[in-house]
Amino acid sequence: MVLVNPQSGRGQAMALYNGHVQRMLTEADIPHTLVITERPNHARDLVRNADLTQWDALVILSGDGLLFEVVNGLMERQDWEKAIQTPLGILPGGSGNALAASVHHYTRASPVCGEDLLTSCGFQLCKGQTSALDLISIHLSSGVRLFSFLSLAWGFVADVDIESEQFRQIGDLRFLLGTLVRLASLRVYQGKLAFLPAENQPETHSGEIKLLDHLLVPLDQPVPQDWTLVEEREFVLVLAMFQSHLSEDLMAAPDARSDDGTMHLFYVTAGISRAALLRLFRAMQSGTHLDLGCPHLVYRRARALRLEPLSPAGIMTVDGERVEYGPVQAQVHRGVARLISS
Ligand SMILES: Nc1ncnc2c1ncn2[C@@H]1O[C@H](COP(=O)(O)OP(=O)(O)OP(=O)(O)O)[C@@H](O)[C@H]1O
Repeated sequence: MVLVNPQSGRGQAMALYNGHVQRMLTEADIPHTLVITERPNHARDLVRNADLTQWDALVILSGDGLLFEVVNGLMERQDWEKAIQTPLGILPGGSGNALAASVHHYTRASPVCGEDLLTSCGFQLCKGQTSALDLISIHLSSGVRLFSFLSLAWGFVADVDIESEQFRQIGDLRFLLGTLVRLASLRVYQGKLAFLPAENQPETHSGEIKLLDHLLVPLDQPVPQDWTLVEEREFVLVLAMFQSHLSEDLMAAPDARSDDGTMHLFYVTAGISRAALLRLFRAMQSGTHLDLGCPHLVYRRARALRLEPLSPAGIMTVDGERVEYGPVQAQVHRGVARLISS
C-alpha cells in the first residue's frame, strides 16, 4: 500500500508519484494500491483497522509526519505486536524528509537531495530488503503514550520546525528562513533534563514483546539513581535524535543507525552567541558540528530521558509533529519495527 499525502511539502507528492514512483514500481513488477490521504489522521485510522495480511509493506510518500501517523496507528491495534512487524517504506515527498535522508545515509552512498533522494529510496524500496527499526516510547504528562522513530525536540529546533510551517510554499528553504527568524530573536528555555547514559545500560531489553518501559518511573517520582541529572537549567535547545538526519540537509547524528538502540541526545546551553549557533547549524549540514568543539554543545548517548520544561509555554515536537507541552519522558525499544532499507 502506497500512502500519499497530497498536501505534504510544496504539495508535489502526487506529481512525484505520477512521475517517478509509479514507473519504478511498475518496472520492478511490484503491484500496489495507491491511497491518497484526505485529512490529518486518515492514514492513522486506516492502518488501525486495515486487514494487514493483504499488504507486504506500507509505503509512505510524504514527509515524516505521515509515517508517524502510520506507526502510531499500528501501535493502537489490538494485534500491534504482529502489526508493527509490517515492513515500512519511506519515499521523500515532504519538506524535511529526515527518515528518507537517513535511509540513504545508511547505504554509505554520498549525500543526495531532491529527486536523487527519491530515486535512491525508490531503488531501496524495489530491492525490498528490511532492517530493524527502533521505536521510542514517549510519555506525555497527560498520560498519553506515543511511539517515535525520529526525534524529540524542545527549544530552538522545535520552534523552527513549527513556526516555519507558514513558509511551506518554499519547500525545505523554510527551515533556513525559520532558523534566521529564530536566530534574530534567540530565546533561552528553562527546564530540567535527565537521562540514562547508554554506558550504564549496555543491553536494551524491550521487556519481552510487551514494550514495557522498565527504565522509566512515573513522572511525579525522581529519576532512578543511575541516571545523569544535567546541572544546567537554561537551554537553547534539547534534541534527541533516533536517526541520523534531522532533515534532508541536516545530519544531526551521523553515527546513528536505525536499530542502534540508542537516543543521540544533544543539548545547547544558554550563553551561546548567535554566530556560534549559526556555525553549529552550518556544520550540521555535513555532520561536523561536534568537531567545532563548541563548549555550549553537549552530546550524549542515552537509553532513556526525562525533560521537564519550566518555561510556562512553548513548543515540543515528536518526529517533527507538535505534541502537548509539558514534562515528557522516553525510552528506546531496540529494533521492534521493520524499515525497508538496505
Ligand atoms: N490530505 C491531507 N490534508 C492535510 N493534512 C494532511 C493530509 N494527510 C496528512 N496530513 C497531515 O499533514 C501533516 C504533515 O505531513 P507530512 O509530515 O507527511 O508532510 P510535511 O510536513 O510536508 O513533511 P515534513 O515533515 O518532511 O516537513 C501530518 O501531520 C499529517 O497528519
